[in-house]
Amino acid sequence: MNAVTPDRDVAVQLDGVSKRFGTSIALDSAWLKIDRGEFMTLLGPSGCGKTTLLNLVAGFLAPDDGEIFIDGALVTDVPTFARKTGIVFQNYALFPHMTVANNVAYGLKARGVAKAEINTRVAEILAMMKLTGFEDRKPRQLSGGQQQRVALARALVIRPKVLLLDEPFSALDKNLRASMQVEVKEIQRSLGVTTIFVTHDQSEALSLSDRIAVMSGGRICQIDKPEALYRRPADRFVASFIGEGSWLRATLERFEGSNAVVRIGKTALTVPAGPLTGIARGADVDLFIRPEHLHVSSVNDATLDGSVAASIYQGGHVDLYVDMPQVSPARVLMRLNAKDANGMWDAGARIMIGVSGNDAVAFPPASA
Ligand SMILES: Nc1ncnc2c1ncn2[C@@H]1O[C@H](COP(=O)(O)OP(=O)(O)OP(=O)(O)O)[C@@H](O)[C@H]1O
Repeated sequence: MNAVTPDRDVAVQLDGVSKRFGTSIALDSAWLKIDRGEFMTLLGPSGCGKTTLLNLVAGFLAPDDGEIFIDGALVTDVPTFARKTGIVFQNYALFPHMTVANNVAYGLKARGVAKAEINTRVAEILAMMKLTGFEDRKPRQLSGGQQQRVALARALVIRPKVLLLDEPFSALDKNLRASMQVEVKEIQRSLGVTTIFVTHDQSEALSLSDRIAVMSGGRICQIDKPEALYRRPADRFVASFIGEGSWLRATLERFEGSNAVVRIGKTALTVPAGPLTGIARGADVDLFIRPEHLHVSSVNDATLDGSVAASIYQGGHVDLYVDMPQVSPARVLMRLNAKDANGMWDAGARIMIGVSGNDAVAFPPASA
């Protein structure tokens, strides 16, 4: 479907964009709008189509269907260099024979910018990236983090309308990765540059993004703010892919406006009705509960009881895997503050569990 309806208020717009390789569909009718200055992450498992979507925005690939707009202008047939996108690849892709300064200046030279202006802009961006003094080095004379900064400087120096980041932290060790994440986020915010970030790492996505598009099998499953994705996943895939949780069988009691009331043991919970559309009252549903929404309860108000299968100390918290013979599937994960757990819940201990508030979500059973 080709809908030529640019929204002039958004930085990037995909209208029904699809991409096939032979008979396999890498991207299946993607609809996406990214606001100016927004940090949008494409998150999903390997092969779900993240890089394909990024390459379509960059112009490295042409869509089979649909249209792409940048800043309200149709760019579907515009070549890469004229789209004003800056891209940072997983392996940085720096020119090995060029100095840092020449790597960064490359995009400006290619666009015919005057020499004096090139010098000023390169110096400015290198200062921002804390690379002043490294101008004459070659990439091989830099650490991984410094190479990463050069790649970012090269992408930003052209003042792109959209910054495209394809797993830019994956080659860095854990500590450097964390500090680069903070730096990139700060720079992105201070420049206000619209950013599309590709990752399969959900914690990276949750911590950096304004919004996240979760992808699976070439489809965008849900686009939302990190907290909304975590609290209100729209389908079973998003629920399982983001964070952790347990699936428990419950019963649908009734609908109340946009909510549904479901019962598990003695506890009635109000959950979003959306995923349960078409399910009959009294039917089984699958309840998805985050580990922190289960708590130790007393016999009187317990929803579930079980025995601790494993207790795993994690520093600030303790993860308890609890077996429950009366529900199916029979094992849940609960997370207790380490000082609350206080060594009380060794394997084999009997434990009564309550479900907190209305933080669960319910879906039709997997077989429905
Ligand atoms: N040039 C190509 N030719 C044929 N198939 C391709 C090509 N590029 C991608 N694909 C296929 O399209 C699908 C989506 O690939 P894509 O690289 O977009 O996934 P991804 O989510 O970025 O994965 P990863 O996280 O592993 O990079 C995959 O099944 C992949 O094998």
